[in-house]
Amino acid sequence: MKVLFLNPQGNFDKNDSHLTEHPDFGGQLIYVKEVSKELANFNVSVDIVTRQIIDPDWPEFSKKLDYFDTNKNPTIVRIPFGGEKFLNKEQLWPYLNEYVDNIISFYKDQKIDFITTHYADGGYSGVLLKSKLGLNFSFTGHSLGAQKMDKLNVFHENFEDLDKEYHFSQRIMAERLSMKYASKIIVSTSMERYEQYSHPLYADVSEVENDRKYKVIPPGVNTEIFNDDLTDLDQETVAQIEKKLNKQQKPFIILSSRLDVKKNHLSVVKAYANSKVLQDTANLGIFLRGIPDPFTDIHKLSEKERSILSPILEEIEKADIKDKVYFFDLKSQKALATAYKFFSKLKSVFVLPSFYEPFGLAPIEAGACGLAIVATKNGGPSEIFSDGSGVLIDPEDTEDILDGLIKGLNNYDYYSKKVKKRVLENYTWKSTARGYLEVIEEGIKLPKESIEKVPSLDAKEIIIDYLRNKKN
Ligand SMILES: O=c1ccn([C@@H]2O[C@H](COP(=O)(O)OP(=O)(O)O[C@H]3O[C@H](CO)[C@@H](O)[C@H](O)[C@H]3O)[C@@H](O)[C@H]2O)c(=O)[nH]1
Ligand SMILES: O=P(O)(O)OC[C@H]1O[C@](O)(CO)[C@@H](O)[C@@H]1O
Repeated sequence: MKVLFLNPQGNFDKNDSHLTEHPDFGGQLIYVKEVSKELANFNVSVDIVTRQIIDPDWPEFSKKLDYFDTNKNPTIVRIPFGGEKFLNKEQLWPYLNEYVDNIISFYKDQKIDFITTHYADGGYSGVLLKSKLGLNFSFTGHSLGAQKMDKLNVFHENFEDLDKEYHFSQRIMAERLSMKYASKIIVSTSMERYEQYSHPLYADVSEVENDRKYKVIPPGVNTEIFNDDLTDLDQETVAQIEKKLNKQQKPFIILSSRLDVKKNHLSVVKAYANSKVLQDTANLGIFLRGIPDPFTDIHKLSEKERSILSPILEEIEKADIKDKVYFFDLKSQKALATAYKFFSKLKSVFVLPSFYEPFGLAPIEAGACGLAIVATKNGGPSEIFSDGSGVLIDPEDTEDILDGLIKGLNNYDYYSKKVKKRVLENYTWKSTARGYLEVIEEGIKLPKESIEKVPSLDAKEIIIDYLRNKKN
């Protein structure tokens, strides 16, 4: 059985190169890699179909065929489209027709049984393939544009400007078409289905009440990497941390996300900077892959990443807490897990203060390593920690963030034990792959259906109408 995973953005290689160093390299890539690898263990032939990049700044992604390991299944298939240079995900929209045409020619002599699609750009590519070949596909959103747009405070007055940067009109139309034409919509939690897909910008196409349309498949944690085995540590990382800490034994508050507005790092830095109690109780640890010393490296960053990092650095300098805030550059998930375990020995807390988090792989990974978890109540964490195994906070309320962090630190043993049990019982990539296998086996049996004409990628009218009503 041949199954394609369409993931035009970001890219894949055996070293997870650039992971979290760029906004397009995050949890979705881990998710697609781990599910594909587990599906391959069920003897499914999986191709992750992404983009060929021939660019000296991105040397890892030029080979047309690549692999994670010697099993050579999954195969990473890199299709040329949109020229050779690296492009941010927001710049890919005009080239997805070329992506799909080149997929069709690449697979002309191969039988494709089913297609899974990821994020709006993958979903739209699935719609185009269905219109040309009649193939059924599943859609996994990973993150939907409407929630991101709402949290960025987009109004109809500033929509045109923000649309130039975020391309919401193309992204939201792509999401709408993906929901309409997918044979299955895969969500990570049931709240994602009922809360995210029932958004006014999707409600007329997402059929939220149709049980046949949706399947809840929780993501997993790679427990070979993320576990509480304190003998399985990356020694280079331990040395890096010990050198910086210089025998410090205080607990830590850990922030580790991509530098993205929605991750809302600043809210925690502000809460910490304004609380003597927190500063006396714990240090603050910020993990920024590829940025060893932010105060000196900031000028090397993109304008968008600089705009996120500089207010954080200003807050630290203004509060004169440079001696309490530590930055770590962790080059792999193995190094990340070692850091989590090191700080769990100091009875530390992991915090995810996102304005909106569709699911959140980072908190369940950190929980598997024994950290107590404090996470946004907006999105997936509200379901993941609905059993009380983590502390849920309002990411826009500094007092609530402060109380949540104190609660996590003061009850470390209780939360650390409870979250490990919660994660290991509910979140494994093997069970995620089993869920995908059920979707694939059901999808293969469905009749082929063609789509007459795929509408153009433009939801501007619908969005401006929504924004006007939202304001009234
Ligand atoms: O220093 C770091 C920090 C993070 N990570 C990894 O980066 C990933 C982050 O994933 P996640 O916490 O899920 O956040 P996003 O990158 O924003 O992922 C998007 O896609 C995910 C998969 O669908 C969803 O869980 C998220 O909600 C969605 O925003 C994790 O696997 C981490 O292990 C690193 O490797 N190094
Ligand atoms: O922040 P956005 O634009 O909603 O997208 C989430 C991004 O995070 C990722 O995990 C990066 O891999 C992808 O889902 C996506 O590029």
